[in-house]
Amino acid sequence: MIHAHQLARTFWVDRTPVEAVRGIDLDVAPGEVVAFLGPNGAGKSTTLRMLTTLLAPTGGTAEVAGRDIGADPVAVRRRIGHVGQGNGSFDGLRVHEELYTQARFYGISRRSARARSAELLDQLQLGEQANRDVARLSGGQRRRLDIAMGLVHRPQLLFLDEPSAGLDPQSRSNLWEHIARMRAEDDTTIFLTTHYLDEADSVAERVIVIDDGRIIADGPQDQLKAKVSGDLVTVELVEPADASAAAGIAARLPTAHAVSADGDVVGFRVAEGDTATPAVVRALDAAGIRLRSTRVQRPTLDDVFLSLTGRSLRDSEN
Ligand SMILES: Nc1ncnc2c1ncn2[C@@H]1O[C@H](COP(=O)(O)OP(=O)(O)OP(=O)(O)O)[C@@H](O)[C@H]1O
Repeated sequence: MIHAHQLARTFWVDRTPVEAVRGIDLDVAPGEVVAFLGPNGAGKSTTLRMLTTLLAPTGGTAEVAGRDIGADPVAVRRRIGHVGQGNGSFDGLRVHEELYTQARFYGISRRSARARSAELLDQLQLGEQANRDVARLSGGQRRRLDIAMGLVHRPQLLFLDEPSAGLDPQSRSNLWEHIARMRAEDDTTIFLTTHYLDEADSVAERVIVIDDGRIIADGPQDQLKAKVSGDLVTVELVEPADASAAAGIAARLPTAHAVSADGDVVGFRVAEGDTATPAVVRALDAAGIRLRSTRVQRPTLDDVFLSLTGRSLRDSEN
């Protein structure tokens, strides 16, 4: 559905090149839900703008929904839906009029446009708001309308740029329920960006991480977590004085890394925390080191990012 080869974009600012995207390769299969993640300024929007034909690349090629973005941008646009960060709306229109106008804009007949609008209003639970002025919608309702606008022409591929930005947790979770349902029904391919890593983790089947214009990780999140980061095991000791000896024992476990000792707590990362923990408990016991508790935490996407770059994706957002 998306095939990009060495896609690149350089901006020139005061005669200085800004390499926003530095030759990325991307392959997204039909029906996949992919979260595209990275810190501020990593190149996410620039990539999205190129793939949706809003911005010309300065290098490389891409085929999106079966058409070349450079040679056939109009065909690409007809086949994709794009929900940007702040979608414009036609002032003074009611909700159903806005959807109908969008459908007509795509060349859909009057009758089909009416039917499609009604169907989407129903699917996105906006039926009660159909006659409301768009300006009077809540944030969550507005975002659902944006999604409906992106889906009006039944695109095979939907680009969602920060779909849940600015929404409260309840509206966010509603929004994702809607997206999941629509996806299950229509098998739409979804390529989304989000700053909420927990959201990316639960919604997507695969994550692609971009940093400084380059793709630094790409795969199903479980695979990335196991490969890149590993489980975090923390062991609480009875005697803080044993911490450095305990850390030394932990460091000898196969695959153990990122070993730390802080007061009476020793932490380390390991490929399989559940099997490593009994081994470390036995070894500590044999060394006469007494424990208070052990804990295994699965890695988060942020841990993956931290392992890859040495920075937290969360920190970079602040
Ligand atoms: N029109 C432009 N002119 C000059 N530089 C630009 C332009 N657009 C983007 N850039 C630069 O390109 C880099 C990538 O920006 P981009 O907006 O793609 O990042 P992003 O990952 O989407 O960030 P954010 O999460 O903040 O939206 C940044 O250094 C940005 O300053």
